[in-house]
Amino acid sequence: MAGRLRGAALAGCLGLCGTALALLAVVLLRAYVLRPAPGPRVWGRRPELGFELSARDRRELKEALRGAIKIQTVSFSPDDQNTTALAEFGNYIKKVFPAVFSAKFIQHEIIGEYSHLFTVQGSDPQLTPYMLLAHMDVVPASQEGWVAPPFSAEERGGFIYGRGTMDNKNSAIGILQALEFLLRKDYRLRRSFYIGIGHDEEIYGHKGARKIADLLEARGVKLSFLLDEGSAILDGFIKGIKAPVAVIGITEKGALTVKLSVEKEPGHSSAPPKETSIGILAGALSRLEQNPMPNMFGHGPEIRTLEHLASEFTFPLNLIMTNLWLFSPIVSRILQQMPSTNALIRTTTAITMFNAGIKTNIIPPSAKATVNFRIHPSQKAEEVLEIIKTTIADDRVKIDVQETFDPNPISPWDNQAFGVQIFRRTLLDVFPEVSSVAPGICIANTDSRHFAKLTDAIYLFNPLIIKPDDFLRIHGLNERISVEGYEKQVEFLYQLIQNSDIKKLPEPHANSHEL
Ligand SMILES: CC/C=C\C/C=C\C/C=C\C/C=C\C/C=C\C/C=C\CCC(=O)O
Ligand SMILES: N[C@@H](Cc1ccccc1)C(=O)O
Ligand SMILES: [Zn+2]
Ligand SMILES: [Zn+2]
Repeated sequence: MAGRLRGAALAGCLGLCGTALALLAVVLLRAYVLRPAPGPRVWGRRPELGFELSARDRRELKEALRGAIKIQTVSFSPDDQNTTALAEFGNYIKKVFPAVFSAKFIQHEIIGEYSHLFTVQGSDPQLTPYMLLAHMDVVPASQEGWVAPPFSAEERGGFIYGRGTMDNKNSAIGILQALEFLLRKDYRLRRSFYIGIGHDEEIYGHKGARKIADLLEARGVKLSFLLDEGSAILDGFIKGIKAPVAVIGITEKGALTVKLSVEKEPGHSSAPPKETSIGILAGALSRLEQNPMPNMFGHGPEIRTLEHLASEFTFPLNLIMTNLWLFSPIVSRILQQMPSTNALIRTTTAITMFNAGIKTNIIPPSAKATVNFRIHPSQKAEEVLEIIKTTIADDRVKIDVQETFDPNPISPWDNQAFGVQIFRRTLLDVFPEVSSVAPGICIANTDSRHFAKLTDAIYLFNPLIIKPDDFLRIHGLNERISVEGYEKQVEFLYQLIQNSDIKKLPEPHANSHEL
């Protein structure tokens, strides 16, 4: 009996070991024999004009950004903006970029009172134009907690501090600066392009970007690609990757902002009801926080990001990333741990506003809160709203949708994707230390979604090296950009404009360089 048992145990063990060995063999085979094909190749041509800055250029470039940071273009709420500052910004760019404003082949239009549209006419009308997008408005900043006041643009230790240094005056001013430099060197543009600078991106962009998009659509414009803010060259976000990697957003999350409110009869606090409006609302909010939206890892482009970066990981993480079919449960658990990576794999829930109460001895007549959800690419707003209702499960809580839209479609990412190849080429020129270029998700929202009818090739990327610490500064305290980082951003844009002037992408076999 015992012998038979032992025999069965042995057989079972052998079976298990066999399965484990087989799995291991598959993992190794996939990792080392069936490695994912290397990324597409890029061509070898260099831009015509190099980016050499004189001491004077350097000073000018820095001061142009600093001056823009000092203009307090704050968007407080959908109907509250600092319009004086928005107008001042318009005058300011006219003053600092004289070549852009005087070139005969550049048309400048003011849209929605404060936004800017530049149409830069290239010499070859056969080439499909592209678009560079940015915004000039910023979110409010507290006066406390900054090492230098948020609109001082003070320079400290090689950094310029201020609201908008990363989000997004660096792009708005950087694009114009790159063009200004090119014009001064008499660079003759071949491919036409548009520059859009929105004035209300932080409050959904209905008056700025939306109107620019409508106008271009009415003119029958189609774009070969559009580049906006939204992702960056990431350094230290992912454990196990040493080198900085360029993650280019190929979609952005959807958004759903809801206002929750509870109304109750006011009265004397000496004889309170069992629950007040505040207690009821707090309970609902707590349920939302305690029950995060489902983990959708594997259902959106986040998996492609990891697969692209697989070879960047150190052993044994490289094995894990090339075999997500097996290891995705572990990886998704790891990604959940950090807020910025958690945001890649699920619809996020952020309670952002809470208002209630009148006086210490009055039962509060109403309590209100705002909850901001960012929707994972695999979900729809409607689906998220249903989950919210079942999680709150309390009819006394009124739910009003303030603003909502579904995630953007996924932009192309292949050898024929013109924009992607231009970004690769330009990254290779300007950031040789960047070892990989991968598609990813923009976890926040941008003005670019308004342009979906003009192109299916929308990319979200800031040519800026960002560390996790920098990410916290965006909408937070001590937002800053290094002077060197900003110079590199302008250099990237300067080369991007030149690289885009290529007629069409070279055939894959004719390439000389690989990234
Ligand atoms: C597997 C990939 C790993 C990690 C990626 C994780 C998180 C991404 C983190 C940071 C993204 C980097 C830069 C963000 C830059 C700007 C903010 C983007 C949009 C802002 C929209 C706005 O508020 O105006
Ligand atoms: N771009 C801003 C403002 C915004 C919020 C939500 C939707 C659209 C725009 C953000 O992502 O926070
Ligand atoms: Zn922004
Ligand atoms: Zn922002």
